Amino acid sequence: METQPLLAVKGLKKSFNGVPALHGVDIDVRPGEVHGLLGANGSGKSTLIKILAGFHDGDGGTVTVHGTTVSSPFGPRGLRDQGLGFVHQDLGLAPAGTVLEHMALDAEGESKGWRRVGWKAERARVQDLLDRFQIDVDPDATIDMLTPVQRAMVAVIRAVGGQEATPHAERAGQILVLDEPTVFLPRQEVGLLFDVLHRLRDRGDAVLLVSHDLDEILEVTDRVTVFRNGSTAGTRSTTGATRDDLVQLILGARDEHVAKGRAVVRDDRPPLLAARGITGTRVRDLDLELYSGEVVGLTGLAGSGFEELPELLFGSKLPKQGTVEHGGETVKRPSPARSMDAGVVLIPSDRKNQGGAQELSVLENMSVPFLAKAQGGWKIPWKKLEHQSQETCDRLNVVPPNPQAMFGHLSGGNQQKALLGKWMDTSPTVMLLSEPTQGVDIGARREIFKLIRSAVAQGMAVLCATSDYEQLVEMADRVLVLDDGRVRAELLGDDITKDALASAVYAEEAAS
Ligand SMILES: Nc1ncnc2c1ncn2[C@@H]1O[C@H](COP(=O)(O)OP(=O)(O)OP(=O)(O)O)[C@@H](O)[C@H]1O
Repeated sequence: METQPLLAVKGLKKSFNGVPALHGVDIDVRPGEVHGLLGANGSGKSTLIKILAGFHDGDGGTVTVHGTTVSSPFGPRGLRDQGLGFVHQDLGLAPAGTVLEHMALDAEGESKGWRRVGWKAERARVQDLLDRFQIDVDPDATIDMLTPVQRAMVAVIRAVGGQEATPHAERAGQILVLDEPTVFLPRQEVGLLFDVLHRLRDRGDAVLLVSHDLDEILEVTDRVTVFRNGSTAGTRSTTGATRDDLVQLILGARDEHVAKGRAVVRDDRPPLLAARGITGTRVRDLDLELYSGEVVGLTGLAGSGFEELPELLFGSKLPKQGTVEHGGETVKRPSPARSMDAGVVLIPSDRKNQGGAQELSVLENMSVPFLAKAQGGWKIPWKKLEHQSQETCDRLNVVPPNPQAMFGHLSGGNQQKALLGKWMDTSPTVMLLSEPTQGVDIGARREIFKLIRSAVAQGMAVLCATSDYEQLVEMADRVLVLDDGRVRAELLGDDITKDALASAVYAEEAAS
């Protein structure tokens, strides 16, 4: 017998300024399942979630929770009072607040007028939640004291605590919606978060999980629904499914692996970028040489220093010791301006705060590196810049391919493609990348890898800091594994496999 879904969405539509984002999507989420939601960048996943959360109103279709159709618009609380809880990618936690304060705010926040928080009862409730989900976190710890995965777990039980305080709490089967919660988590710790999700599933709740990570979807979900261009491409069980099955559903085509090809490394010339004895907060006395024609990967456990090195090399973080060389010349005080003069660019992982200006147009964001050069007298040649930015959008398949669109309205993955395109257009000699494909869909990943490989074939050097082993296997000619701020292992060519990387990273942990 078919179980009644906890959540059933049918024919849901949404347009922005007349442009459809959802053409009428269907999805049903059953009790006792972790249900994945997949789709290329801009396929409409966040739009669906924002409608359920009350951030946008849908334009048509029906949404049924526990068999009852909820009339639209849902209002600012979305479907929270029907038993849905939400964890957004930024988690919505304030660094200085304690775990207890966050949870108390949620439970009391909706009451009208003044209310005294019953701290004793609140503390007992929070401790009970932490215990039930086996989360080892001190309720009095402030958010900034927690590890990234602890923060994610707190955001999850905060939403669960909120659900338990709704009018339908006694009814079995709540629905927790998570929008790409693992993007900023160290790979080796995501299992802890998944354990919490499985505990929810085991008590008969449902979890709707948005992710671009196919391995993660195969590992953690029971069924998956795939959106393609604002429509539902299909729903299937993940038992027995392969990556290729999912890729086929996402792209409507088989996956094409890009052959890496042999690197033609020009080590007969001085390295394009080198570090001598560089020391930062984590990185210690590290030497590195980056030659024309190679992609060098950088990985390690969280805190091993691999995340810090690109910023030290670029000069956005000042090294405590050591020197940086551009083409064999020592740079006295590395700074972003000096780096960019030498053709060294950095693409940070935090695209929201460091990468692009959300309130400006795609064109304005893409034009920043060219303004100084393009300016003829007092006039900015916007027509020329728009033409260039249109070409970049088309080449990288940025959706919508409209340079006038507001950057902040682009989906996360499309923002990342636009930023990469912008810096590639400056023809850099060295690109320092930090988690370059976070939140980027499988099709766009391929496009980005292809672009990077062709730029490297023409003489660029790339340093790619990531905890995504698969990306390193596909892209890197050599990989440095950092431990405690130093290079402890180097893998070359065909020796770069997922297993070899994992054992190099964990071997360091075991040895330390
Ligand atoms: N506030 C908005 N104004 C205009 N267009 C929007 C707005 N929000 C989303 N869109 C558009 O709707 C489409 C769907 O975007 P959405 O964010 O739902 O995609 P997504 O599947 O979540 O993508 P990603 O995987 O990159 O996060 C995109 O073309 C996006 O540009």
